[in-house]
Amino acid sequence: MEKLEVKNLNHHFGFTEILRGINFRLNKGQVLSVVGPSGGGKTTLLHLCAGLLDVEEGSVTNTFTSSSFAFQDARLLPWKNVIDNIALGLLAAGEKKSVAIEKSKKIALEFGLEEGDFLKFPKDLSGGMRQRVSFARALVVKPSLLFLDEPFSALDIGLKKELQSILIEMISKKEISILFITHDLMEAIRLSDEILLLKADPGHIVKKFSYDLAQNRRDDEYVYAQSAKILQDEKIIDTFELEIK
Ligand SMILES: Nc1ncnc2c1ncn2[C@@H]1O[C@H](COP(=O)(O)OP(=O)(O)OP(=O)(O)O)[C@@H](O)[C@H]1O
Repeated sequence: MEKLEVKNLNHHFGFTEILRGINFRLNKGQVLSVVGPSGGGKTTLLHLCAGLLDVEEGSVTNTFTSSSFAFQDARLLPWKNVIDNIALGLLAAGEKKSVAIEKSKKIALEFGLEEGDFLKFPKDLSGGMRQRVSFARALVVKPSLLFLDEPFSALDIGLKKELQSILIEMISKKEISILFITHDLMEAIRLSDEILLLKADPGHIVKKFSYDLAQNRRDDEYVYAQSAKILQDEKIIDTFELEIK
């Protein structure tokens, strides 16, 4: 069975301890999010899991057959147009150019881009359009594991909902597993099977929250109710320093 398993993971930058004793497992078809305050080490953890940083102590075992990323800042290649940006991963995986272009056009339309946008360069796109391209590029390769770093934080409410709905459909069909980090508890509750709460100095997991209801059955009422509940949790109050002083 495909899995991502993190065991006794520690990380330092220079003499500063960033992460201590991180343990968790993400199984195929699961969505796991890491929430916590700024500077707590979420991005570092995601980068270690994704192989973008070298693991120094402990282990990260990733047996998923394929993975891809979408970041908060879309990170498109400025010298490539929309379709060429989306096609990058497919070409890197050895797909024929004509097939890669066809698949990229198809997914671009699914993600709400229009034919008139296909030849545009990133500098001529709005932030929201760049984010659509970034998502399309991450998903066109049909990854079995998707890493997301605050992917919705720069988006307006409508676009956020639209992209989340696309993900929820994929999650419900068990087409994808996701590890993502966010500041946004409501977003985490809407999408996750499990939320890991990461407290800072050094980053360590203080609590896990599980959500059993299928993602495509979580309406706004469910998300608001669960958010209200989690905001009463002592560990959440302490970790996010929510106490009114
Ligand atoms: N390459 C690096 N070299 C040195 N220190 C780093 C490096 N990357 C991150 N840090 C430090 O590690 C700590 C954790 O950063 P990280 O970006 O992982 O936190 P985060 O929880 O993702 O924060 P945010 O939510 O603000 O993005 C911070 O104090 C940061 O300054």
